Amino acid sequence: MPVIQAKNLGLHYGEQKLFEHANFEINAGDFYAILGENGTGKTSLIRAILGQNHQYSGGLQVASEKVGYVPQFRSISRDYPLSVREFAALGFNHGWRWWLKGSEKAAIQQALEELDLADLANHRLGLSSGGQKQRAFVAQALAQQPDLLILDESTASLDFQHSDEMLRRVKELSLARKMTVLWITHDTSHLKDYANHYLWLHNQKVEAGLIDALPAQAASHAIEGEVHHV
Ligand SMILES: Nc1ncnc2c1ncn2[C@@H]1O[C@H](COP(=O)(O)OP(=O)(O)OP(=O)(O)O)[C@@H](O)[C@H]1O
Repeated sequence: MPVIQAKNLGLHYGEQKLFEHANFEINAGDFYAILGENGTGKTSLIRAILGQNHQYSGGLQVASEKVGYVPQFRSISRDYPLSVREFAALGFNHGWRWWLKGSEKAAIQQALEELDLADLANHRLGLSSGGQKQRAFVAQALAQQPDLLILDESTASLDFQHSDEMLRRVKELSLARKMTVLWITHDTSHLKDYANHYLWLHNQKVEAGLIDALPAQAASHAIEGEVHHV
């Protein structure tokens, strides 16, 4: 059974149609790059997959036990009081239990190490760099050991080395644990090193395919999108 299945999916806000007649199946362990110019509906599609956006038509089925979602970068002010480790632990919010189990502490430590944040674990997140903050968001999601990880432009402010390390680690986890990955990105320069499939939003359509068959136009569109972000 696919993790995500879209059948004749359409997304619209009132009169504004983002796309229609989208059909795709995403299977466990697939690593998808989600491409498209600004405003084509990538985040809106992700929000529909997360159950946060019901303004769609057609069928959308999601069979995931635990989703790790790293939203588009949100600012964290200098006076934000939590340490990097405390921030990475925020997903373990059980309401009635405020302490962490040994297995949860171990998962947090592992995620911090995977994102090269172990040395910064006790630093205040508010005083960390933009790239370190961004990696802390991914560590928080990975600490939950999700079966579906969604990265919304999570590599946008990282230097190549940290972006590459993060994506390679995510890919390893994807292969080892059959974790499915949806990675929204405008940087198409190294797509094939990580992703094996793509979804390309353009002309009010969603095109799906193998990354090796990515149309050149999809890569150039994505790069144009990046220009708007700078
Ligand atoms: N809740 C909403 N209500 C109405 N319109 C919305 C809503 N959310 C997004 N939109 C509009 O839908 C369009 C698609 O937005 P969305 O954020 O999904 O695009 P995107 O492909 O993720 O863009 P970007 O690459 O800039 O992040 C935009 O025109 C946006 O203004």
